[in-house]
Amino acid sequence: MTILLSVDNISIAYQQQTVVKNLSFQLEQGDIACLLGASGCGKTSVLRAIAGFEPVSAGQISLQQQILSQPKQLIPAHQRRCGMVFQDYALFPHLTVSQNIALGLHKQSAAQRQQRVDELIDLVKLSAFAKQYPHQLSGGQQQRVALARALAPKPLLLLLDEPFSNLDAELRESLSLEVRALLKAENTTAILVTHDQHEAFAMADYVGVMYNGQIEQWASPYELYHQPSSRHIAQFIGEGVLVAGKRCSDDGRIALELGEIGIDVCPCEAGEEVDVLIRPDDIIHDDNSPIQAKVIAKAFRGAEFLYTLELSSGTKVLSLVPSHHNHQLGEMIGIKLALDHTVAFS
Ligand SMILES: Nc1ncnc2c1ncn2[C@@H]1O[C@H](COP(=O)(O)OP(=O)(O)OP(=O)(O)O)[C@@H](O)[C@H]1O
Repeated sequence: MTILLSVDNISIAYQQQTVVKNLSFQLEQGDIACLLGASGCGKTSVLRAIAGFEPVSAGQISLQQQILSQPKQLIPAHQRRCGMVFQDYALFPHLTVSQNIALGLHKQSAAQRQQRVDELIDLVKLSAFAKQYPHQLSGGQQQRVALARALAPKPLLLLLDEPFSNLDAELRESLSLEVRALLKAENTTAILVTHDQHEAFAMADYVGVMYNGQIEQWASPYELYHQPSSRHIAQFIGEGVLVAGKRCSDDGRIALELGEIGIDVCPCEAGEEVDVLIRPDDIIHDDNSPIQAKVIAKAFRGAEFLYTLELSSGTKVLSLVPSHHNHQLGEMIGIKLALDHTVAFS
């Protein structure tokens, strides 16, 4: 596969203050990537630089081997063949759904335009709303129109800036899955910017976790969750706690209060201390286990309870337990480790 988008060592600065530093990543045709990070880490600045709204102070951005941005050179946004979907949908209130979608198709004949509009309206499942105005649609429907409008001219790259942040959590997750399916159906390459991990995990093939203007880890959602490359990512992605352990003699095992575990690559020598990442799905409830823990908090999640458990040393861990096991606060329950991957930090 050939690289479609190449972002090479870019820096972005506002009034001499560098907010993105030496950031790089590449996308192949059809990849969906997400820049994920806390507010202010620089993700929107990267997206705006790719769209052509912000210059770069170092490095370069190329699309299909054409340089779009480098210091003192900026191909204007409208010449980049990048579609953009914004947080606030940005639909024209006086135009119908069809007219909004047709906006970017002015260079085509009326018949071609109509065919593409019909195709997209169908794809986003809004055929029944073609003649409605944006104010007559729900937030989720409006965002689907915005997406259809951005996809209509077949952009080389689609940029989505927190597209679901005005929607409620449930709709956000279902719409992110829906949008992923739509992008895959059109084989569109896309970059999503969000601070919501559920959204990132539901939509993206690759996630770049940004911190302080840099990408700390670029990986699939599965790898990020199971093989975070730093303590910061381990704590930022998903739930879990770092539990203190000690490397046993030289057999590569680590002793924890919860029992001994194996590890492939250990960041420390025999006898040294390490912190091991324990996710809520790594601890299972087992009445016959000699390891007992006290329930100190519980959160009902429908199918499961997320229990906060205190071990005899006072260390707190989390455990996801099917919700028909309804334990009371203060109750002692048996638990055991069921670790698939061991992630440890020295
Ligand atoms: N136009 C601007 N002028 C000056 N500083 C800016 C400008 N735009 C962004 N910044 C600063 O750059 C840094 C990164 O901002 P950016 O919007 O890229 O972050 P973000 O990760 O997208 O945050 P959020 O999720 O809050 O939108 C922030 O410190 C911000 O204050």
